[in-house]
Amino acid sequence: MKPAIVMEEITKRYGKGSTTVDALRGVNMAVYPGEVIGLIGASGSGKTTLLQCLGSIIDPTAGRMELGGEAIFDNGWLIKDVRAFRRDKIGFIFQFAYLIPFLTNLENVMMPMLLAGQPDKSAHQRAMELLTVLDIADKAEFKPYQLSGGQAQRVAIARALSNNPPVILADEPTAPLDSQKSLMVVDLLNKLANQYGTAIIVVTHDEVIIPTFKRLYRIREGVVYEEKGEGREISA
Ligand SMILES: Nc1ncnc2c1ncn2[C@@H]1O[C@H](COP(=O)(O)OP(=O)(O)OP(=O)(O)O)[C@@H](O)[C@H]1O
Repeated sequence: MKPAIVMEEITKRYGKGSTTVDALRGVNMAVYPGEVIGLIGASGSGKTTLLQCLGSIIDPTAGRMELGGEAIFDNGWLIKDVRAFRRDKIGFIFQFAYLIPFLTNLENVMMPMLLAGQPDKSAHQRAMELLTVLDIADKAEFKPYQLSGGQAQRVAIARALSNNPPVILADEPTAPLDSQKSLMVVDLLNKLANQYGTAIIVVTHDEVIIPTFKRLYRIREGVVYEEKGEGREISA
């Protein structure tokens, strides 16, 4: 099976001269379809920079990346329309749900599909399917402010999955949730990765969920180490 995410010798340098920061120093990683991996690291170690490079939000300085089986970066972007690529191929989940307050939960989930040009009827059908899988379909016609934090995060997860992206990038998705809800969110991510073959990277500090990852990467001063792998422990 081909990996859904490949990073080869990715570097990111911010600034010039005396203010230069080498935030990523030759990152290598591979994540396969259906895998949910954890990415941990101290403050300032480069986690956000890594997610932003992978999410085509910022430009890596050098290296090579593949996403969904497609080479997207090789010392420069290979894709023409980075925004459309990001919208169609990558789902983002953040610490807070960031749902659009004046839309219903259903409309929030439909929005990325409508932006991608999907007809209203099929977008509606897919949104309801996802809300059902996430056990939140009964809140479809409610507005985001009528949800608890955990429920809002489930709607945000449905929205991230709406265009069936090969990759989901989650930045501290359980930070505001209690232990039980955090574990539920990770369970759901695993279930969805399995069901849809999505590759999911979860950046986290959450001690409750860290032991649940089968594979765990640690980033330290811009270098990524596999800390926990397929039945083997690799010390960083
Ligand atoms: N726009 C920027 N310009 C200059 N330096 C930056 C910029 N963004 C991040 N950095 C630097 O790059 C390094 C990595 O930052 P990054 O935000 O990726 O870390 P992080 O692991 O996400 O940290 P945290 O857990 O605190 O969010 C840090 O030294 C940071 O100061």
